[in-house]
Amino acid sequence: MSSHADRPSSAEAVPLTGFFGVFRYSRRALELVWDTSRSLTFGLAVCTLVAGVLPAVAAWIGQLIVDSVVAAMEAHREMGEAALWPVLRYVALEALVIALITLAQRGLSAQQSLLRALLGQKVNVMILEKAGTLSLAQFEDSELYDKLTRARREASSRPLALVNKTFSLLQNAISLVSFGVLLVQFSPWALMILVIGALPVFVSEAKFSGDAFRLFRWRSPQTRMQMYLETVLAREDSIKEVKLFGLGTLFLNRYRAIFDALYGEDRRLTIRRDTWGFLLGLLGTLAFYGAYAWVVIETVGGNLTLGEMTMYLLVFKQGQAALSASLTAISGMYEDNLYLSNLYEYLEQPVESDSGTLTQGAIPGDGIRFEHVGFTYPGTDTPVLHDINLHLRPGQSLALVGENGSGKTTLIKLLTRLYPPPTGRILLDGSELHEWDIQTLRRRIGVIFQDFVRYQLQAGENLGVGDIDAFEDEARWQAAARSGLADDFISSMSNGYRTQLGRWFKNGQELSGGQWQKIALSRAYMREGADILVLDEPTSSMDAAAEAKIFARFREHSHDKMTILISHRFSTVRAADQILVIDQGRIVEYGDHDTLLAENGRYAHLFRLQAQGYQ
Ligand SMILES: Nc1ncnc2c1ncn2[C@@H]1O[C@H](COP(=O)(O)OP(=O)(O)OP(=O)(O)O)[C@@H](O)[C@H]1O
Repeated sequence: MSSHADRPSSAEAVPLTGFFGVFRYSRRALELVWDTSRSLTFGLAVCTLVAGVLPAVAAWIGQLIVDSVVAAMEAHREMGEAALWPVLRYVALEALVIALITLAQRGLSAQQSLLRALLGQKVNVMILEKAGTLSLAQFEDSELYDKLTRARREASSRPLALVNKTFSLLQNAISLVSFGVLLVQFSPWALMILVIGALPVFVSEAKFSGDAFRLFRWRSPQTRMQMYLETVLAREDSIKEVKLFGLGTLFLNRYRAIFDALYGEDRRLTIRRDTWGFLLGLLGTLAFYGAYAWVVIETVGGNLTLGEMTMYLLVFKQGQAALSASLTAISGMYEDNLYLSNLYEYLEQPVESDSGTLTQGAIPGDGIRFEHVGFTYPGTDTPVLHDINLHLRPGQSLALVGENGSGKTTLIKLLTRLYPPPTGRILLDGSELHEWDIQTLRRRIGVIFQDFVRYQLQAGENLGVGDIDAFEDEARWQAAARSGLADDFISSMSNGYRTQLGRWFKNGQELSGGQWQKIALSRAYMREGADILVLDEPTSSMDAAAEAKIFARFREHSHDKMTILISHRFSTVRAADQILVIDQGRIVEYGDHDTLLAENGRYAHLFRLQAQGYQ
């Protein structure tokens, strides 16, 4: 649970103060909608205007109807007959106006639903395109990741909801102004009373909306934890452990506790908000009915016609309705604002530009060099690599050995430029990594990480992702699968390379851990152009026979390449040209197998320990 220290000071975190804060993102939402479809936005605006102005026009025609009826009745009394057309034309006109209002409302809802689909797609694409430009460090930043997930979840509904509410507010404001125009003819004072009466409830609604906005933002970590618990409790990949360890009740209780805490705050805010809303709203209603009584008195006194009274009656009733619709719009807007603030913070996240242009190094054939490389993960204080120096030439193999958490994978992440340049220098063919054109660099590296991805795609496509130029190339799939020892089991599946893998989709075939690893290994072999092969524990789930075969293949395949291998199995490590023993981010031993054994240090100790285990 978050402490008070996490609570952002309202001024700096959310400059959403005062009445206009509610409109903070309306302009941006409108721009977004405008960019999505100009014609639909324009149509929306026209319909809003029409639906806003016409009710006042209808009220005014109502007055004309009543007055002309009264006049016609008098004429009828005096002359025994009266022309009907002067009255009926107003009735026809009002029917027309009402038809137009209905048309405008239909137009609004039709255009809104079209825009919703277009906008959802547009925002989702924007979010995903941005995701492609983020660095790994940014993905690992929990706040940013949270923004990304929240942005995606409500991409299709929020921006349009905000625009709709802004428009609805506008429409009601137009109605209110046009009612005001009618009312001011009765008395400017009456209008003033109404405005003053309605103001407090608007201000309080805006204030509480702002409070709710801040509350929602501040407690985002708890909401995130709640979502995480939902995922753990209801996803196939975690349900095994949840069941076997009996975690269901524990997690569900935590889930409930978070809800209870959040609900308490919600409840306090809702009660305060609605109590004030009611009391101040009462003030507005009193003002309305005060003015209404005044109109009645004036009519009885003969200062207003019956038609005028009817019109004012309608104006008061509809004015009241427009007012409460505006309040509803305002109070719903804070959530939409919350969403959009999140979306824009995510979209405006600065990204590092990949400015490198080299497609060839200064010393071609020099290989990989690490010079005094140190590294600390962003957002942490403890360095995980210190003063790493190494040189790997084409045709050589390097094995990294070390305890869990010693920094082996981190070293690979630096080599593949997943993190920005650390202290020291990493060079490929004599040029620093950041000088290289990123595409060229990535094409030269074939890597499988421990946590490789199990794509819920066809078996062949799972290999094809290793080289997008050959994504659909069946012959290449097969060649890669043969090198990675995946060919046999893929061919034996019902649809061969076209078999859907994983359990997410219909007829998906789940694989064993070792089979998945063979798929990942074959994926690395897809990258034919790569001359740097990096395998991070590629065989940890494989049986001993498969492992031996894999490495025999690997040696055949890699004679002119640079290969880097991370493994806890010394049987595979011992064949490497160079072995690097890392301990707590430092290189403690460096040499080939025989040299290191002769040194009788940590490597020799670990090697013997494992050898004993196998006896
Ligand atoms: N994304 C990250 N952010 C912060 N710290 C990290 C991150 N990834 C790893 N670390 C820390 O960096 C250290 C080195 O991790 P690394 O994954 O490089 O170890 P490793 O040697 O590959 O371990 P293993 O043998 O278990 O795979 C560990 O202490 C780990 O806690």
